Amino acid sequence: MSTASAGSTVAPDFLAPDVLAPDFFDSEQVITCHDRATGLRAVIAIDNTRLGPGFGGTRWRPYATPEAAVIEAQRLAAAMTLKHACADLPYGGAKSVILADGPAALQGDERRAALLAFGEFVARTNGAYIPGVDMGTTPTDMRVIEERGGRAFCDEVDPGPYTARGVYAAMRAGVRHALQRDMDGVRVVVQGTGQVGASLARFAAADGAILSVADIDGARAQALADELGASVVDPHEAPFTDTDVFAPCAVARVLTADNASRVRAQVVAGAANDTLDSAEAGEALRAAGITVVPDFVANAGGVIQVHAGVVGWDESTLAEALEQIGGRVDGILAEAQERGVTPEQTARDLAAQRLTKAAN
Ligand SMILES: NC(=O)c1ccc[n+]([C@@H]2O[C@H](COP(=O)([O-])OP(=O)(O)OC[C@H]3O[C@@H](n4cnc5c(N)ncnc54)[C@H](O)[C@@H]3O)[C@@H](O)[C@H]2O)c1
Repeated sequence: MSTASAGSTVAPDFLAPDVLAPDFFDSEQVITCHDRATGLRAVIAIDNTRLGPGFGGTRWRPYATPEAAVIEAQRLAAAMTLKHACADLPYGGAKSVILADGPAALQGDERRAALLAFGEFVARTNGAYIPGVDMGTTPTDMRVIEERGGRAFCDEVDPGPYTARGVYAAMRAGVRHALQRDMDGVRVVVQGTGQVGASLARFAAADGAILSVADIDGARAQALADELGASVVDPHEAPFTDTDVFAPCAVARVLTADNASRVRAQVVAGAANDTLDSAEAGEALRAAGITVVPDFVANAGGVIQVHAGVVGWDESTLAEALEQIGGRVDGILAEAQERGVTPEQTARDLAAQRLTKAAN
């Protein structure tokens, strides 16, 4: 998440609380936070701490209802558990959301006061929850949160570029698997031209891919298109464009059981968390012969970079770990094909094995 986009309008997404609500008790702990002095309302969801402290970004955006915010926090926290387990990282899964009152992000003293209040709630978890950046928050915000004594990650480096490198390794693996080719001449549609989407588009363009880009911020999409010689497509039609690869890099749950039949891409590989609204969506896409790279495997580059900082890896060790995402995707796609199940199911099974092993 770039600082520049912290103040941008956030689009409505596809959250439908009645359909998507997880069991409230799926998470280890869900904390609703209300600071009366600043009006801050936030949710911290700690999904699973079997592998380590719950780490996951803080998303700051408007929600249609408080319930939608709780559901989003729980779903994204569960995805973090899977992400860390698949990437073999010593963290649990967690996530937090701060409920914005309107589309314009708080700035200046008001923003700082809200973040300090949030930092107090983070500190109260006594290390069980470690925030990081996500849509609507920045490394500067993490440093403010830490002033209340809790720990935060991503307080110096924005993980976005590292996430993009990992997603690109995952995309190449998806294309190898489904199309048996490299990226030269492959048509790619990137939905969301923010921090990750723009870097991803640049990587693909540099390897000869033919790019189309989409963003609800039309000027941002156009600027990237001009830079890359790409075309611009409607942000809401992006998932259904006639293309080889669709890369969701914006909001969650853009692919659903209802709209899966409209997807024309042969490969789906992107950064957005929680891209599929349900297992049924994944099954429908598999039945249609579409290779969907699990988002929580593809977008682990950012958390890998965070871990590299914690344990002191040098740049080449980090670069190798980011490239390994591609190898992991190769293995997951091959196994899924052999078993006749979705790649997401295969990756979930891999995560479950690691979690079970950690418990023994
Ligand atoms: N930044 C990371 O390290 C990281 C790590 C893992 C996952 N992700 C996920 O990747 C996605 C992108 O992250 P980012 O850091 O690039 O965020 P960002 O805020 O920098 O960019 C998101 C972009 O998407 C656009 N957008 C919003 N709604 C849209 C819509 N409906 N259609 C098209 N465009 C839309 C925004 O205008 C913005 O340009 C998010 O879902 C995020 O959770 C990011």
